[in-house]
Amino acid sequence: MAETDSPMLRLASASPRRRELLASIGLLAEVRPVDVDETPLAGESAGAYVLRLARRKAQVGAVGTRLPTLGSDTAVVLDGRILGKPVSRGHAREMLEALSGRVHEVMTAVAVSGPQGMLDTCVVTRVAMRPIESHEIDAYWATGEPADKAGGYAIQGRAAIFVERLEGSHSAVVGLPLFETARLLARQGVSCWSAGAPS
Ligand SMILES: Cc1cn([C@H]2C[C@H](O)[C@@H](COP(=O)(O)OP(=O)(O)OP(=O)(O)O)O2)c(=O)[nH]c1=O
Repeated sequence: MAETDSPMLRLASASPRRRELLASIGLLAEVRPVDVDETPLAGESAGAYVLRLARRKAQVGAVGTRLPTLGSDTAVVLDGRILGKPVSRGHAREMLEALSGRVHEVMTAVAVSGPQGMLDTCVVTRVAMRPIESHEIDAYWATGEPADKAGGYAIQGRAAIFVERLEGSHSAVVGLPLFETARLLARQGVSCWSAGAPS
């Protein structure tokens, strides 16, 4: 196998968006999803929650490899409340009705375990949505997009037409803040400019 085909990091995530975002900045990842308990702790803030999960995913995912390992977690937060992923059509409707015409926050934490230990960061993005019509919520559900997405929407898909303004990181809303991720990875010896594995 050519050196350029060697993974540069391990990605402890089942999210195809995260793998694609890393690939978009030249980072080839070995994908190893992990299963961690995503129940929030009593009284835990949304920021503390996503950071804890990102660290946990990186820690569990790093077992058995010398590659730096990245874990991440994204939460959609409205009035301090985490919305999670919709479990049904009705749940997705409730979420989009709540987000309609409002500003909410998307919190994405990234943690990278590697030679420098565990490094992490949390990026908060403010997203303003225009009012969403009831028939649009039905039509949107029918696209299949909301099902596996925090908050029941995908900004990289059809929900882009609901997003009036965004302050922060677009890539963080999709699943990985690329600016901050590249910085964390560089500190762990993974460069976006080197085609092969880190030395
Ligand atoms: C708000 C929003 C979320 N999402 C996605 C990003 C994440 O994949 C998902 C949030 O769930 P996460 O629990 O962060 O990630 P995941 O379950 O998909 O993958 P893993 O835990 O294995 O890393 O929602 C979008 O794709 N677009 C959006 O606009």
